[in-house]
Amino acid sequence: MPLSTAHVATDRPARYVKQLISHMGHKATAELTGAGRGTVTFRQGTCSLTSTRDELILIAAAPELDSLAGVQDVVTRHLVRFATQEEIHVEWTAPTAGDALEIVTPAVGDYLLAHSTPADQVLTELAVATREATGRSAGMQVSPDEGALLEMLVRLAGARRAIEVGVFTGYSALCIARALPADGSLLACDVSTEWTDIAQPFWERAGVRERIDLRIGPALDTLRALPEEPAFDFAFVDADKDNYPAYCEEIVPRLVPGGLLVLDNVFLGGTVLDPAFQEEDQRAMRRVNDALARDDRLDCVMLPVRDGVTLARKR
Ligand SMILES: C[S@@+](CC[C@H](N)C(=O)[O-])C[C@H]1O[C@@H](n2cnc3c(N)ncnc32)[C@H](O)[C@@H]1O
Repeated sequence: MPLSTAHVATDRPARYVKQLISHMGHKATAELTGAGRGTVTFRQGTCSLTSTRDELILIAAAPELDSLAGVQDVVTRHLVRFATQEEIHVEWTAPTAGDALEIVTPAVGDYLLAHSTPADQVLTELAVATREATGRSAGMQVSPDEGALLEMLVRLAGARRAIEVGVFTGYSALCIARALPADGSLLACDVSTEWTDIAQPFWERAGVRERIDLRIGPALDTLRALPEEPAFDFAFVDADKDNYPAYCEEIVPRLVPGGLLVLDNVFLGGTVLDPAFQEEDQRAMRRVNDALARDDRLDCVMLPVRDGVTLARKR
């Protein structure tokens, strides 16, 4: 489904969101989805509206290029009409396919890999063993640059107790565990022994086996069985996407103030931006992305790293 965005510089972004939602509610389905955010669903497509400090961000989507142009036109005309006190310019990007979002071009991806600390021997061999043992599923593994980012975040946070939801063959767990102090611990949750068995010899070789407490079973059960008190400094969520909202609900109260929650795949290949995708995974990811951004227990930043990474720090 084609998508197009417009970043409109303005002093009144939140006010325009309210005006557009209230006015368009007469002819379309229009709702406020949070502070300074809303969505309008027309017959020919949708437009999501987000206000930042000095911008109104519009994302239009429609099944065809013609209908996309119709959505852009109606939103632009109304916005310009509401802007009686300032001159605003609405410039839409060329349409792109929402389900094939390429955030980083391959050349840039190669360049940034070449200029980040490379994966060491153990991680490299773990990646090879994962490809050999799991075939196409190996794509679930975090990339070397994301692994290096996790390791750096754990060190920067000075984390001692960490949780991981979604271990697979243990690459990200290894990155997290080795950034913990010698007496630190990583509670690692997964449902599969077939995949986590591959991890064990590599954790052993990296000298972090003792720090990792692997729990096999649905991660929600494992999390809910933990005392509901702030005890963890770091959490990484990279498992079944439909459970992301529930994972965050369980993890946030268990983070200490200053603790960091990291979520992987928050773009779901670009499909979260495209209202044509309405599977449970996409709906859950949109819910969690919206909820974290307006959760007043957290400071939140979404990064265009690989498939999208959100960092949420507990206040
Ligand atoms: C994307 S992979 C994790 C990749 C891993 N972080 C890495 O870097 O290699 C997702 C993992 O989540 C696990 N998983 C799926 N549903 C789960 C659930 N309900 N509870 C716990 N783990 C689950 C899968 O078995 C799989 O190993």
